Amino acid sequence: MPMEDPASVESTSDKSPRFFQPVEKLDNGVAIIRIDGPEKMNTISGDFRQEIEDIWSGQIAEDPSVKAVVFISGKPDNYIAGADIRMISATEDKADLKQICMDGHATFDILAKKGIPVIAAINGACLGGGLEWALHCDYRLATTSPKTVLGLPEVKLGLLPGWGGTQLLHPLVGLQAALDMILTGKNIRPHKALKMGLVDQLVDAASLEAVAVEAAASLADGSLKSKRKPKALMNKIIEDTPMGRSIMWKKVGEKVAKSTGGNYPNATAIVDCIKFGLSSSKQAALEYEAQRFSEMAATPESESLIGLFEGSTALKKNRFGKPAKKVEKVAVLGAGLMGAGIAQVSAEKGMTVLLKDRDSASVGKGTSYIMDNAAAKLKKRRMTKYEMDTVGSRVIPLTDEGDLWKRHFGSAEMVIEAVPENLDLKHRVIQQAEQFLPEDCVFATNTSALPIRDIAKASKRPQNVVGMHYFSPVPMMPLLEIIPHDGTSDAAAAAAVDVGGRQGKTCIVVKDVPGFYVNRCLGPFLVETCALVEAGVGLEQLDKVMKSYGLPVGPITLADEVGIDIGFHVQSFLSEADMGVRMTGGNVAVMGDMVEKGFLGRKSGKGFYLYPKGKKGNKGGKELNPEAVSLIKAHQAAGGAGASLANDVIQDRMMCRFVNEAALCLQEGIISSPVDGDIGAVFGMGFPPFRGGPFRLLDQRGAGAYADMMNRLADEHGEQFRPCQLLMDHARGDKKFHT
Ligand SMILES: C/C=C/C(=O)SCCNC(=O)CCNC(=O)[C@H](O)C(C)(C)COP(=O)(O)OP(=O)(O)OC[C@H]1O[C@@H](n2cnc3c(N)ncnc32)[C@H](O)[C@@H]1OP(=O)(O)O
Repeated sequence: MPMEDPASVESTSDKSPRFFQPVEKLDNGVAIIRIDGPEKMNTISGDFRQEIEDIWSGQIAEDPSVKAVVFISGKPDNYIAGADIRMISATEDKADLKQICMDGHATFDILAKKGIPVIAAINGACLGGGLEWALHCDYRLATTSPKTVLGLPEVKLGLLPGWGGTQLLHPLVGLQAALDMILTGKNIRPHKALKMGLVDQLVDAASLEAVAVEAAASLADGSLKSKRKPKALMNKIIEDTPMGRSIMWKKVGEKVAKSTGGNYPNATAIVDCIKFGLSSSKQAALEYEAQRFSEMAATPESESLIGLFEGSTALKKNRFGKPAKKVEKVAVLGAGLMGAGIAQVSAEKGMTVLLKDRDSASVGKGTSYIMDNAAAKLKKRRMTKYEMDTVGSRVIPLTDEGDLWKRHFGSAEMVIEAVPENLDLKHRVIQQAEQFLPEDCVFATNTSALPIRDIAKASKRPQNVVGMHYFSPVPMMPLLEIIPHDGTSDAAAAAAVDVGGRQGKTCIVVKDVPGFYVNRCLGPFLVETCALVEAGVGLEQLDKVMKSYGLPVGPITLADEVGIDIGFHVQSFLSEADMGVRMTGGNVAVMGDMVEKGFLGRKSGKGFYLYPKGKKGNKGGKELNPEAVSLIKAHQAAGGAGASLANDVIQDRMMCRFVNEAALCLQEGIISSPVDGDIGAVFGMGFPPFRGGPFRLLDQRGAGAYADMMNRLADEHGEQFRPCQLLMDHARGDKKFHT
């Protein structure tokens, strides 16, 4: 039975054009078809396909005057952003997606049947099914606009390219480059796309249409031929000889196993599709790809990853509304690691930054950090020299010495304070800055522990004070917690969310409670780390078991990376806060002992692991610090049973402490939705993306089964494992958090 494409159900009766502008037929035989869907982004759905099939059969197929067709976008900043992801999520029986993929091929076949050149004239995002659309075309032009990116990001959704991407890309760019593109989902910028043979020609955005029409006419009259890029000799040996190929596949297998830890089945399916296609007919390969696409769409991993895409897209909207004034000039107080990172991401996104610290030496460290990072990007070609110089010129270094900073502060629109975590110091810097700041200047404070309302007490204008909790290292970490205190105005919160978003961060709004959201959930998780270590679980074993669960690093390495002193400070602070029994079960005193000995983690060369100084800075992290091990021994119970605990028990014990705290945060309104909770956990703590976050995990394992597991642990080990009320409420009847 033919299936219905769910996204198209509503509008099938509406026959007026929605996805394409009227066809423009030129005297030279070139027809221009402008893709211009009803939403901001062009995406491909059943309606989209139906409409182009109708246009083609009604206006192109039978018209002998049409000798070539140019597909160009009517949007200013996107070509096609892929298949409509909502269509994929809304398809209840994912097996139906095989037919949706095959329907796409039927459309491509209709377009190919006339046998005339079809050209993709690409400006803006050309991703997923959008790039597959372009791959089905005979010739591709792309603009050099910074908005133009090409890629197959389906892998990030737990999927694979289902409209021929696994079959059509490698003949153009080679097997290795295609595998790299499809397995990473990375965006390819125009110059790289030309170099690798993904596009045939680059053009300035203003000339795209004219050049595409000319190319189309020349392809039609035979004066222009689309040429494949010749393969380098080494690539020929690797990709086209039996021995080279067998080595290549071995390496690919190893790389996939290492990068996915066996947790992303779609990566293996992608390799299968490409391999299958190399020894099958095109039709069989496309069918196989469509089949595997539908299988991957049915996996919980894909559900989780699509949930994260939808969640992070939803969080791009500012819940406090668009700020009345766009912040262009931001003052950053404190040029340490956090302050310099905040200054960097602000300057990179076009803001003028007043970077202030005590003296020239301190502020100089901050500017060097920014310029060193820019130089590293330049080296990796992720930044041009011009962009690097522009970033540098946007950062104005200021010190307490003299009056210069006072004059500059008179025009600041937002301050982001990132001085050390000391309430008196924070009070002093607010009071000092406020003497010179405009009345309406928002004062954001970056803290991971101090209550925002306490910081705001020193302000003359507490309504302007808002928390912005960045994660370290700021340029790398995607999450930002925005924390309004009870008196923060919506205008100040709106400005904070807007600036955070423009700095490239995904912002979640969190209540002003100890630890906010992410650190609050990490508290019980790290206490459980101590509990397991005390019970005799080895440090390396714990790291290994939690990494295999999907965390980017195990909890022991995490503590070393964050800094044992910082971890101890936050843990002690949370232990004294309002979390009661949930911060019990393990003793964090061992961290205190380590701080006393100066074992602060990577930054001091010794933590739980050793980090001997190498030529390129502190390496290591592989060998345990014997002195830390003997300190820990003093805290371990004799004959602890930890060493014999099964991996899944360790994982459940660790993770349920985090998950329960997340549920309690939702129960208490600390976060406002499961989406915020999932995004916060994945982007802030590294909760395994394929598990989708604590709330998706609960939905997938079933709240009932999860609560039972926790209750069993509570009966055995103590009340710290008892599930919170909201989790119990969901357990009754296995109610889902994500509906
Ligand atoms: C067989 C084929 C399978 C596939 O093709 S699977 C899909 C593969 N494609 C992708 O994964 C691309 C997904 N989209 C993006 O990564 C980003 O978007 C862009 C880079 C294209 C643009 O980013 P930005 O400029 O920041 O815009 P924004 O806020 O992310 O998106 C604007 C609106 O466009 C919707 N949207 C974007 N791509 C898709 C899509 N592929 N399917 C459905 N909707 C999409 C968003 O959700 C949002 O919508 P709202 O304005 O309502 O919040």
